[in-house]
Amino acid sequence: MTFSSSVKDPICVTTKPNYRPTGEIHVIIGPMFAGKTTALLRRVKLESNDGRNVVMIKSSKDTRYAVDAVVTHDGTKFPCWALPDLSSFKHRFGLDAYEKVDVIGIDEAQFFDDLYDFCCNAADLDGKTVIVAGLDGDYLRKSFGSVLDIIPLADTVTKLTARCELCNKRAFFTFRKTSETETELIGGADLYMPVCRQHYVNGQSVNEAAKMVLDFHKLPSSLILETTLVTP
Ligand SMILES: Nc1ncnc2c1ncn2[C@@H]1O[C@H](COP(=O)(O)OP(=O)(O)O)[C@@H](O)[C@H]1O
Ligand SMILES: Cc1cn([C@H]2C[C@H](O)[C@@H](COP(=O)(O)O)O2)c(=O)[nH]c1=O
Repeated sequence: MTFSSSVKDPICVTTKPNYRPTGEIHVIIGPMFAGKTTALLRRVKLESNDGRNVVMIKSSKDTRYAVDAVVTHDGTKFPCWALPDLSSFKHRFGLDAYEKVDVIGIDEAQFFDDLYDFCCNAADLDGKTVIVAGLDGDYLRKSFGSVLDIIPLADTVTKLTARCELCNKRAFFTFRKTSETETELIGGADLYMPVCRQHYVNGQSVNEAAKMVLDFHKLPSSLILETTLVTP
């Protein structure tokens, strides 16, 4: 069978390819306080310094430090769009403005349910470079939102680590210091701390034992104390 480029062939005429260059997807994951937002801002600023047109998006669920800026835990800021979802971005931003954008940064990616479709379309069809930062796991070390779903789409994946707040070893996990059990709970060092594997396991088992005792005595689980974690 031969493939002909003859103009008589209606398929060849109607499916003339669009040669817009495809984009890229880079994913930055890790526990809280690992420097994900810092790394995202660094990469977006480098792109901007190279003359590329950049825009930053974060979830409107997390407005801890600012409504209209991505802010790291140590105070570095970058203006952004705070949105409830990604699918509304093109229209809110404006189609003409979107056309001119080269690089899209996304922070707090775990809160966007439509992350996969947005990244796929932006990179594959619209030729954008998408740089995504988010938590791969929640406080129970379960996959958080759609962050892990976009790994097969990614050009690069960077997993960062923090420092364990209890022993200063490398921290891979985020420990929730309170007894709330909902997956999404906005907060910073008031509610969470980065921990190594040993202190994560110690903390979870101390929490579970404390909960059983409190349940037995019909006391509120808010009495579980963070200090129990210090047990070696
Ligand atoms: N336990 C902590 N509490 C507050 N700030 C911290 C803590 N551990 C690290 N930091 C600071 O946070 C910075 C990383 O912030 P950020 O980039 O916002 O992290 P991430 O986005 O991964 O949560 C670190 O460079 C450090 O200065
Ligand atoms: C572990 C965990 C975190 N969250 C929230 C807490 C913060 O608002 C963000 C993470 O912010 P960071 O930039 O990575 O520091 O997510 C949550 O809702 N549920 C969790 O289990």
